[in-house]
Amino acid sequence: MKTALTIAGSDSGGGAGIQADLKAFSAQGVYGMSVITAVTAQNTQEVRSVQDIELSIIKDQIEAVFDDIRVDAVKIGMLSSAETAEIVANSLQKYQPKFVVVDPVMVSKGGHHLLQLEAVSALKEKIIPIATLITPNIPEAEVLIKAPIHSGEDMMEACLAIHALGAHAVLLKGGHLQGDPNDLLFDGKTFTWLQGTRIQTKNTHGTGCTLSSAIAANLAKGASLIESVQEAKKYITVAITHSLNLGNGHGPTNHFYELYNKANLVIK
Ligand SMILES: Nc1ncnc2c1ncn2[C@@H]1O[C@H](COP(=O)(O)OP(=O)(O)OP(=O)(O)O)[C@@H](O)[C@H]1O
Ligand SMILES: Cc1ncc(COP(=O)(O)O)c(N)n1
Repeated sequence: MKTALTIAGSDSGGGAGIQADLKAFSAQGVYGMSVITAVTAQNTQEVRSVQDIELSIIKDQIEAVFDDIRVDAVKIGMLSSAETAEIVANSLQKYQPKFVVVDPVMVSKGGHHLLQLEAVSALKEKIIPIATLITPNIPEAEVLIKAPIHSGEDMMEACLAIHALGAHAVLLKGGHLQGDPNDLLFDGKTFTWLQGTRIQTKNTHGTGCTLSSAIAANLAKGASLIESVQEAKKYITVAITHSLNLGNGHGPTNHFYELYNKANLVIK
C-alpha cells in the first residue's frame, strides 16, 4: 500500500488540519501518517486557542516515521511559527521525500491567524523551496507576492512570482474570487486551468486541507502532477457537494468514499 504523511495542525472539530488530511488519504486508498505541529481548540465557528508543539517533539515525530516507514508523499499544512517551519524544513532535508505538497495555511475561515505574521519569511525561505507543489488560495498568494489578485491574468502573474520563490509547481486556488472556483496550475512551463462549478454552501471548512491531501495521495500512488490535481479537484468538488451541516458555523466537507467512487464527474 502507498503511504502519505501529513505535517499539520490538529483541528478538534475534525473538519480541517490533520483530521481532514487523514480522512482524505484513506478515501484515496493511501495509508496515512501524521506529524502534529500544533493543537487547535476549534469548531465550525472559531479557533479558541492554539498550543504549538515543542520543536524537539516535532523533529522526533518526523524522524520516528521516516526512520521506520516508507513515505511516498508528504503534505505540509499549518506550521504556526517560524521556528516550526525551520525545524520541519531541516528535518525533511535529511530524508529528501520525493513529493512535498505545501498548503500555506495562514488564516482560518473564522479569521484566526494559524501562521504568525513574522513566520511568512520562514515559509518563503525554508518551505517553499522544498515544495513539489504549493497550493495557496488567493489571500495567501497575495501575502506571498505582496500584490493584489483580481483576475485570471493576475492569477497567471502570481503563479510565475510564486514559482520564482522556488516551488517546482504552483496550484493557485480561485475559490476566493467571484464566480466559479477555477484553479490555475503552473508546472514551471505550462499553465492549466481546472474549471470548477460553485456549490452554494457555507460548509467549506477544510477545503484547502482536503484538496492538498488528495493531491499528495495521488502523487504517492504514482499519478502525474496534472492527473493528481484533476483527481483531487474531483474529490473536493464531490466532498463540497455532499458537505455536512454540522455545527453552527462552516460545516466540514464529506469524505465518505462511496460518494466519490460513484460520482461521474470529469474535471477539465
Ligand atoms: N463553493 C465552492 N464550490 C466548489 N468548489 C469550491 C468552493 N469553494 C472552494 N472550492 C474549491 O475548493 C478547493 C479549495 O479552495 P479554497 O479556495 O476554498 O481553499 P482554502 O481557502 O485554502 O480552503 P481552507 O482554508 O478552507 O482550507 C479549490 O479547488 C476551490 O476551487
Ligand atoms: C489545524 C487547521 N489547519 C488548517 C485550517 C484551515 O482551514 P479553514 O480555512 O477551513 O479554517 C484550520 N482551520 N485548522
